[in-house]
Amino acid sequence: MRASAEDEDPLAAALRPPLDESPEARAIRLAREEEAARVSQAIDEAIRVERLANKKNKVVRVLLLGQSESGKSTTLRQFQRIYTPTAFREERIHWRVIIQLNVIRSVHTILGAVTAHRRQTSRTRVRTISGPRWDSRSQVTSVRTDGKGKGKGRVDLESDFEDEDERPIDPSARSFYADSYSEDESQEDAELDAISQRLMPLRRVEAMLKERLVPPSEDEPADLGGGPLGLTVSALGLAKEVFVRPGKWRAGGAGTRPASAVAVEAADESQRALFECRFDLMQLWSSMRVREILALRRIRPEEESGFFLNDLDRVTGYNYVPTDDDVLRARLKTIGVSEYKFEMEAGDQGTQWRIVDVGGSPTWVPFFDSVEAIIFLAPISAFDQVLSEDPKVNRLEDSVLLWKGICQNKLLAKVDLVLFLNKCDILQRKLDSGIRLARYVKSYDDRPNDMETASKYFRGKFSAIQRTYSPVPRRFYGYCTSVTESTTTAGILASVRDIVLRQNLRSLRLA
Ligand SMILES: Nc1nc2c(ncn2[C@@H]2O[C@H](COP(=O)(O)OP(=O)(O)OP(=O)(O)O)[C@@H](O)[C@H]2O)c(=O)[nH]1
Ligand SMILES: [Mg+2]
Repeated sequence: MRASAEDEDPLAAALRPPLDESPEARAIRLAREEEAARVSQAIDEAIRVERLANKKNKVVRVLLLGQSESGKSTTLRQFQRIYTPTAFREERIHWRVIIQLNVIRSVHTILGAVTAHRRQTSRTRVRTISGPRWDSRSQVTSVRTDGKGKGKGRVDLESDFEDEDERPIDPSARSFYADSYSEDESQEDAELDAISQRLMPLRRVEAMLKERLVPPSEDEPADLGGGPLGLTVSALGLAKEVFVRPGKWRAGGAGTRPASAVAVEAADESQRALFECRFDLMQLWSSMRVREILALRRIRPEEESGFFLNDLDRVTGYNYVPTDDDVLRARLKTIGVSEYKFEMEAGDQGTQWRIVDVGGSPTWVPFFDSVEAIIFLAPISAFDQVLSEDPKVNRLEDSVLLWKGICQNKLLAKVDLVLFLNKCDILQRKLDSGIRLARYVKSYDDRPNDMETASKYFRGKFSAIQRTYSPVPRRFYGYCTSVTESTTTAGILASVRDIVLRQNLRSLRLA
């Protein structure tokens, strides 16, 4: 049946061969049609290849999880150092202000301990201490970078110190700290008073940095309600406050952006103040009296995050520019969600990587359905420490519980788990210094108190939890890491990259 004129496809009508077609004309037409079919096939193939490439262009998302201070942001910085080295290097200067605050924080720890110690001993000695007092309650540098308000990030400073007065004195340290107050000690105390007095300008520097880094109107909590993933990541809004969070410094694809002029100015002013105080800072940290008091009170500033007192000569230098290592060692608490996007330069071209650092935030649930892998960081060196947010909870215990929760989460059942047993360098130092693991981890029993046995033990424990609690068997990879160390971490991150790419490929095949 013939279609009516209205129904007929005008193109079909135009393409229909003429009724009086000659054999030559027919041959030419067929040759043309053959060529057209060949071209069409080639186009189809090109589209297929492009589609595949687009699939390959898929975003690969890796989630960093772990308790506060486990090393998530440091791992993120390592990714940046490796995959966007030029930007990382250019941004180092912006870390100076954070390192300055880290130094001042260590000074707080020390002078706070000295003050508290005197207060405690003076109760029995009835002796008045003159000189300025540094409050033992200081603040940890933490930066809010959720980009709320007028598009600015913000610094959130919170108390992070326990009351030094409440610290029990270590009886074993008494042997080298005389019970009676000697002439020498009185002289040393007078010197400490003088140093403390001369360091008072740092208080002003600290106040100034805080004032300039935390606009008064921007201290409300992050709004985690909006955004395509249900989160306000606000990369663009954060770009103005680039000095506080590296992941956002290149936000908006504009490459490296300078820190806000105010922050740079503040950093310069505080660097001058640190430079002027450098001699006193060095004296404070090298004072035997200070070391004795710290030992007596079981305070080890060198094991705290963001410790730079062994590098005072360098970091208080007038023209100090942080090194890669300094940036990795600096402590900057994360609040809110930070996402670092990059494309790998070599090997896997085209894949968009997103490393998501969720800080202490429990808002990572929206990432569940689109995560290729989770890197979980458990700082195993923290076996003898408690959480700063809850001093009743042992840090290691907290990590184990968090790990168990991740393993048994049904939404995460198919996600590959990569475990970083982190801060192995600190664990090594602790074990070498004679701290016995079995004293804190009863099940460790009488195993040798060495690194090899300890790391094997922890690996076994975490691996067993994974096997027991995972809803379905899954791939699990465990590494002993010290993410502040660049060389070893580069190798480990290369392995993680391969794991993630393999997983990505598998999911593409299944798609
Ligand atoms: N020595 C040593 N220090 C580490 C290691 N990993 C991290 N750190 C330091 O520990 C501190 C805390 O690390 P972050 O990366 O800020 O921890 P986080 O998990 O991001 O913490 P939040 O932002 O509070 O969630 C930083 O000063 C790091 O330099 C490690 O393996 N060894
Ligand atoms: Mg962090």
